[in-house]
Amino acid sequence: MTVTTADPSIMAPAEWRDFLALTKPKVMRLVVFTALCGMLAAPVAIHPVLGFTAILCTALGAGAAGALNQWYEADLDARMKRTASRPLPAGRMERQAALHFGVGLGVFSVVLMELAINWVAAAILAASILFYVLIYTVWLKRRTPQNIVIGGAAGAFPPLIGWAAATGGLAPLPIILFALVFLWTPPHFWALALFVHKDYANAEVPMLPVVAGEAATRRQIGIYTVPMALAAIAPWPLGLTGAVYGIVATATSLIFAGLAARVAFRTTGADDRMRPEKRLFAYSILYLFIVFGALVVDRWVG
Ligand code: HEM
Ligand SMILES: CC(C)=CCC/C(C)=C/CC/C(C)=C/COP(=O)(O)OP(=O)(O)O
Repeated sequence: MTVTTADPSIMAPAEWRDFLALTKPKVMRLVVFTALCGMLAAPVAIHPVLGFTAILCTALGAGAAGALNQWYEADLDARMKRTASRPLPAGRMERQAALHFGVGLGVFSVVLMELAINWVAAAILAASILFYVLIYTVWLKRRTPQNIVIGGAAGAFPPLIGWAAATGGLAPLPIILFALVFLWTPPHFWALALFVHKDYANAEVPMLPVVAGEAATRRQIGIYTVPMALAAIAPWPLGLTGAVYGIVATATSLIFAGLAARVAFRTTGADDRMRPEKRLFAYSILYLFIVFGALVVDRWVG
């Protein structure tokens, strides 16, 4: 792997901001939120101090995964406009520092989860870190356009982590939440990939729009949205949640389906500003916040 960063011998020490950037804090907010909601939706109330510790471990583990991802793909990040100013490609940090930070944080988060919470939550946390780093980043990302479909499972584990932290086990509801995030990831990512595909093409990453083209990507967004919406709504008819969740999940999923249909059934010209794609991407994030938030509200009012 060729990495273009500044000469480490003339590099100023990385600041805390650079270490924070390694953890991908913006993306990880939603990851941590889904873990928190998985925990609060569980039928067993966890002691607040333990609950806080479990969420902290999840955040640290997710941050570690982000750092190891950036350690491994510094060369790729250097070739994309969106990622070129990250600490490693911009030459503000030595690669070894990122590796030590990522491994240290990852081990610490899993060990603390095992000691303070339980082994089930610790094992799922370890699996999500390893899945994101080894299966997605190292193995699949540069090899197949199905990278995010399979690799996306890593981001679907956090609701299971939250639930397992509270209960010590798993149940049908967190497994449906896993399916929801798993099926949500392709429309979330491919909406963005449609309007940044040049970046991925330049970096030679085989994302779907680069390999299969725009039309196929639009079709796949439409296809994944249907089971995603069904997974979001399913807990209500299955009697796993109440009507508050059911109504919110149905309404927000219908909006998602409407925005996805607009993207799926559209063709674009060279000077297209990709507004529907940008709208779907932005809404995908809001959607998951609302659906998971509704789960907790439903539990409280129910
Ligand atoms: C393999 C799966 C995924 C891929 C490839 C992916 C990719 C991306 C990319 C490229 C961005 C653009 C923002 C950036 O510059 O970092 C982004 C944004 C975002 N993603 Fe994902 N994502 C995935 C899964 C997830 C998951 C599972 C979650 C949370 C449950 C998530 C939450 C977010 C959020 C909250 C943002 C907006 C960040 C901001 O405010 O700038 N993503 N995603
Ligand atoms: C608890 C735990 C370990 C959670 C992990 C959560 C997880 C896997 C989130 C995936 C979200 C993410 C940062 C995708 C970016 O893909 P990318 O790396 O291809 O994006 P980039 O081009 O911005 O680097």
